[in-house]
Amino acid sequence: MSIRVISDKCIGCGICVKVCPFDAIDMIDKIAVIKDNCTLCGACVDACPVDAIVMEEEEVEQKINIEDYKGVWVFAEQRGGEVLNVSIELLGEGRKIADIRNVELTAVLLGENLDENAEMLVKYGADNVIAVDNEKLAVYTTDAYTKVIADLINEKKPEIMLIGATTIGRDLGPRVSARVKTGLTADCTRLEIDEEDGKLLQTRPAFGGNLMATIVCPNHRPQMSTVRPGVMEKAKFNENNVGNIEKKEVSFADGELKTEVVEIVKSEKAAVALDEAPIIVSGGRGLTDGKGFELLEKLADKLGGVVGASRAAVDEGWIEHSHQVGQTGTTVRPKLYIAAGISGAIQHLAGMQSSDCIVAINKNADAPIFKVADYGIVGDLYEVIPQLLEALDNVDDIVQALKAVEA
Ligand SMILES: Cc1cc2nc3c(=O)[nH]c(=O)nc-3n(C[C@H](O)[C@H](O)[C@H](O)COP(=O)(O)OP(=O)(O)OC[C@H]3O[C@@H](n4cnc5c(N)ncnc54)[C@H](O)[C@@H]3O)c2cc1C
Repeated sequence: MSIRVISDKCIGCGICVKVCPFDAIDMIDKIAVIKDNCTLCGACVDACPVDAIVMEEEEVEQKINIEDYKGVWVFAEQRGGEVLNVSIELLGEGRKIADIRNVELTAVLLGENLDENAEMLVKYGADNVIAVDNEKLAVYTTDAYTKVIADLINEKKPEIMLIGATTIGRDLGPRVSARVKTGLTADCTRLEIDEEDGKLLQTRPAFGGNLMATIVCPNHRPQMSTVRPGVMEKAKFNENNVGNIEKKEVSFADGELKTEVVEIVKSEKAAVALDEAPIIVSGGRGLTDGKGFELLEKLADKLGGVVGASRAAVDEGWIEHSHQVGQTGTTVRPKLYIAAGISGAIQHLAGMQSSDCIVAINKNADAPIFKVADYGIVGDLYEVIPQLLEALDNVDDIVQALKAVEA
């Protein structure tokens, strides 16, 4: 980008003022001064008799030395004092990346009373934990968390920073990346290290999930990604792991934080924890109306699971969005995923195909869901599910009978 500069050669002759077609130069104390409406047309440069007006390339950004940036950082997100599963998943992925890069893995933990969770992050494989304990960080606010993490990045210069693509992570990640002038790949589902140049290859669905885009951040650091919950494997807990816990003090100037959490009001309806559930029974448009979810709830209750849904069912208004599985819903990997009346569109599969065992119930034998299913039942879900419930009741009866015999 170019800017116009008046050098100290200016003799105050005023020719530039006269030739400027946009009235963009003033004479102040016999020196030419360029105004904001300058269009960089060049008329003044050509007319100046003493070459006092020049075009210069603006130094838009400070060049960084990429070699100064080392280590993999994971933002350890907490809710109500509990570290989220996604942060443990990122520690698992971060460990792999740190080992390939031969660098340390650091968890960044912000909040209040952090000792227990800091210890736990070490047991989950963090070499270092940076624990920033401050009452103003007890509950997430965008401005406080952005400032603290951006300041830490500027001070310690990590090479890679991973954040869970949760509601908070999706708010925090872009702000931090803008503050530290780097890029961010949002909503990644795969991370790898380029064998040739060591860059982070950040892969995410693009164009409505129809292709996977792999994105790199070649000239800026850290390389930042938000990562979908449920897609990476959790780090293993090891009681014998040791690491360094650094307690960091921060303070905020009066008026520096523009938001304050006055009260937290919990939703009356318990939110469904899809990403934590071991068993999910999901329904789609094939239910034909919202009442069908009552049947799915019975099955989910019987199995000790929760109810999920396709986007079509959510769009129909049959169930809340918090139940949606898929690209624009939650990514899940339960032990058992039952898909009833769901066709298996790519955007739905993106959110559930890593489940340990998939059972599909669909009356169309050619439905794409059967391609990913471990067990497929071709039939009307309103006939199949009652039979399943009956069979499970029979199993219960048998278990009870066996217990009675044993007693
Ligand atoms: C950018 C983008 C993001 C998206 N994100 C998501 C997402 O996060 N999650 C998601 O799910 N979708 C998402 N979608 C929508 C997705 O493309 C599909 O439209 C949607 O998943 C279809 O839902 P469905 O399978 O319930 O409905 P349908 O595709 O209409 O399938 C209904 C199925 O039910 C079967 N059926 C009908 N009656 C019965 C019966 N009585 N018994 C048994 N089977 C029966 C039919 O054979 C059919 O296979 C997204 C789309 C876009 C473009």
